[in-house]
Amino acid sequence: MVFKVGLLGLGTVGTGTAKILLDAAQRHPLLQTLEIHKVGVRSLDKPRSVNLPEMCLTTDLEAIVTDPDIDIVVEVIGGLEPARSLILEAIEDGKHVVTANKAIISRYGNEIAEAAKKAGVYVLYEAAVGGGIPVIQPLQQALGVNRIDAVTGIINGTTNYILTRMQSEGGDFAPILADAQALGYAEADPTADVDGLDAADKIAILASIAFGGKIRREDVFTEGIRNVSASDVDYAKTLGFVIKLLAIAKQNPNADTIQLRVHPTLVPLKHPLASVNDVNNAVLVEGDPIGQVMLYGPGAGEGPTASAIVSDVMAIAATLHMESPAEEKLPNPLLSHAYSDYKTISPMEELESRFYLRLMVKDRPGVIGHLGEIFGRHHLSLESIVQIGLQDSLAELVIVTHEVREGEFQKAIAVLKDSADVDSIASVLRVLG
Ligand SMILES: NC(=O)C1=CN([C@@H]2O[C@H](COP(=O)(O)OP(=O)(O)OC[C@H]3O[C@@H](n4cnc5c(N)ncnc54)[C@H](OP(=O)(O)O)[C@@H]3O)[C@@H](O)[C@H]2O)C=CC1
Ligand SMILES: N[C@@H](CC=O)C(=O)O
Ligand code: NA
Repeated sequence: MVFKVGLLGLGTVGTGTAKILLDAAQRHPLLQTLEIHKVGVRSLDKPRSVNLPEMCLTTDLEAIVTDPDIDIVVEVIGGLEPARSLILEAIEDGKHVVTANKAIISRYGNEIAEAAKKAGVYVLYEAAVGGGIPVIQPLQQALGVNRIDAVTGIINGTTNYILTRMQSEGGDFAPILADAQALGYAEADPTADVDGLDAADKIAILASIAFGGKIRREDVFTEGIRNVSASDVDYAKTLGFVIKLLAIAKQNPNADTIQLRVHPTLVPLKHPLASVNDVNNAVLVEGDPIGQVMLYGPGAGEGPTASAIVSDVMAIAATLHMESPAEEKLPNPLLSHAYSDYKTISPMEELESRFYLRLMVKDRPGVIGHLGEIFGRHHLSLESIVQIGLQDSLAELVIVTHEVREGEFQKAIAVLKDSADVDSIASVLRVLG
């Protein structure tokens, strides 16, 4: 069974989406059931970094959303029109839709949901919030059993990238914004990022799911980062804070109202959101009974956003797969799995890692030299060696090695244990990285 995808847009996100769909090997088997049928663009002459059959490309987007061969339409052209009309036409034509368009979902999400319900199709938008981080689906499903108290997020990659670089380099935001645009993070009009409008779109979407009600987009209090200067970043640092553009949706205690706001905020350095840097996003969900859960990862860019798009396409393919005519009722392929082959696991002794080693050695001349010889014989080079203290007639040594094969390291340890210079090996731990 093959399900056909009509892709509207082949910019940053569209290109990433096409790359995944054209290279299905070693991904979820459902991806092998998906085929790009048509791709809609504005210009046929633009050089593209993905190889598509020439016949695929068209400037006639209407023809894609009404093409009877297409099962799923992916909208990644951005902006309000013609994107909204194309989505509604695709729905009316009985097609499932996947979109990354938070500007549309936050403003017209209810209209679109009603049309989708009427037509019996799905409209999914995981890529619209948090880029590649699964946020929408966890909030709707895995976290849906909780009563949500608050959703606090860093949900604009461009501004987080700008603020992080202002913090580390001490510069102003204009030239850094140009880099964010070149990296494909910013909106077509980056005002949406800098002035907090994009984050406001996203928190409106999250609040609607978390608190189970419609949100009027204009109700989100919105302040961007335009007035955050290099001095503010410096003073905040001196006071033990980092400045982040936070989007907050919060249940007011003992009231049937919520807070909904986006603004630059001084975040204490020890807060989990303080270490979310560069283009990364994070959404901290607080609920009952789960407590705090933080979803973290890349919030923008070609690959991450495409990952979210294709995950939605795959979820739709799973439902199409179950509906497809078959003698037996098919289980949902996303909820069931069975593998025929075992994976081969590398033997531990072949792995390479760094090691931390604490040992008690005799406090006498020449000991370090003897240990060095043993390490050298086993191709084990040391990153650091520190003598921590002296207990009775024993010296405590702490050693961190460079990368070494586990097998060689274990042989060196066996020799060390038998060495007359070594009293005991107090601990051996592996070092990450
Ligand atoms: N970039 C990112 O990291 C993220 C983006 N998003 C959202 O994804 C969407 C797409 O963003 P992005 O890929 O960055 O945008 P780009 O500007 O890179 O790409 C837009 C694509 O749509 C095509 N297009 C635009 N308008 C039309 C039109 N009227 N008719 C035909 N084709 C059109 C363009 O054609 P052509 O190539 O011929 O110019 C281009 O291929 C937006 O809604 C954005 O908010 C969401 C999460 C992250
Ligand atoms: N411009 C947006 C793109 C992803 O949603 C951002 O910077 O986060
Ligand atoms: Na996401």
